[in-house]
Amino acid sequence: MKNRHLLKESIEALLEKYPFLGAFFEDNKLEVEGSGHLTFPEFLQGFDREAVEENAMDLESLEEGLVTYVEQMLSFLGLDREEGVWELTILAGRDKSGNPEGFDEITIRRSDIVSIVGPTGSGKSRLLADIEWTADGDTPTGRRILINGETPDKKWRFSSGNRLVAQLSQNMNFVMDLTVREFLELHARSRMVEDEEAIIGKIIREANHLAGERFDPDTPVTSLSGGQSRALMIADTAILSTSPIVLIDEIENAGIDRKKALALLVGEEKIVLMATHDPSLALMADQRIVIRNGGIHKVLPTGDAEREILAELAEMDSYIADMRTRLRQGEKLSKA
Ligand SMILES: Nc1ncnc2c1ncn2[C@@H]1O[C@H](COP(=O)(O)OP(=O)(O)OP(=O)(O)O)[C@@H](O)[C@H]1O
Repeated sequence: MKNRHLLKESIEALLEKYPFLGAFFEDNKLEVEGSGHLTFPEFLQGFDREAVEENAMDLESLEEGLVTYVEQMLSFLGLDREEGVWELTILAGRDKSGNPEGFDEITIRRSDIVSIVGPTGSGKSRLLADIEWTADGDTPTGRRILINGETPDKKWRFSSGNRLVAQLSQNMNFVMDLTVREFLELHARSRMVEDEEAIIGKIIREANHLAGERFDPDTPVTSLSGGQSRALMIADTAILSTSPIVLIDEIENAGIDRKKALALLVGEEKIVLMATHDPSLALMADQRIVIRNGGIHKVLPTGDAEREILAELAEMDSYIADMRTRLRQGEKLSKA
């Protein structure tokens, strides 16, 4: 199922994009009203076992059914032309000592989040660079990158407008003397989007949703705080960039809600890879690539036990964030 990513989107978002899904829910007697915020699998999990048995529901085939339904409808409506990039594959190369890497191939699909962990200097950024360059055995690691299962066209390496990869780096320094609105207008125009106003409004709304302190469209970009400019770049990349792959070299914790940032990118169906030293961020991914001595040592899925730890880490993070705010406001700290 190439459009498996549909199962990670909220029902609300699906209905907005594919209004014809209303008929699918009706035909299957699924009352989705009031459950728009859930993904389809989450919605199905809400049924108790009795109801499932009574109505002879096959939950797994319903999930597949939804994906197939969307695919067939899009094809029927002639809307399935170029779906672009739906998966990225990494083929093994060698580590710094020349030994083969500990895997054969890794495939990452749209709306998947993969984190990259490993000691300093182990080769995390090198892996991101291999992907950006669509390595073809021609980088120090000897890795190869496939797009949709094939060796990609070299045009991706040099095209400036329609890039395969968007990079989000730690330092977003704006040098232009523009307001947020003017900056986004420039970008929207270069992309020739149809409803510029609506898109710009959406980006600012989403960015404010991610940033701790709000800013408005008339704020000069040069006076945005670090957190605000990161939030703006993430929202801009998610909503306006056509790049299907987003590479992140660590999202700093200060001033931005990283969980929401990842949810925004995933909701826009990006393939997200991020190198990180932060345990919370590493565990927010669906799977993580462990790098050792320049090679991919193993690939681990984030299991249920780890998700429980993630919840604990989130509590600790919010404790730290709270202390940070209070320190910033000049308070003297005391234990609760
Ligand atoms: N498989 C490899 N073969 C040869 N050289 C490699 C390999 N992997 C990484 N390197 C080189 O090792 C150096 C360190 O790698 P890199 O900068 O990617 O580390 P990092 O994990 O991102 O470090 P940090 O956590 O400090 O950001 C780079 O010069 C990189 O090109």
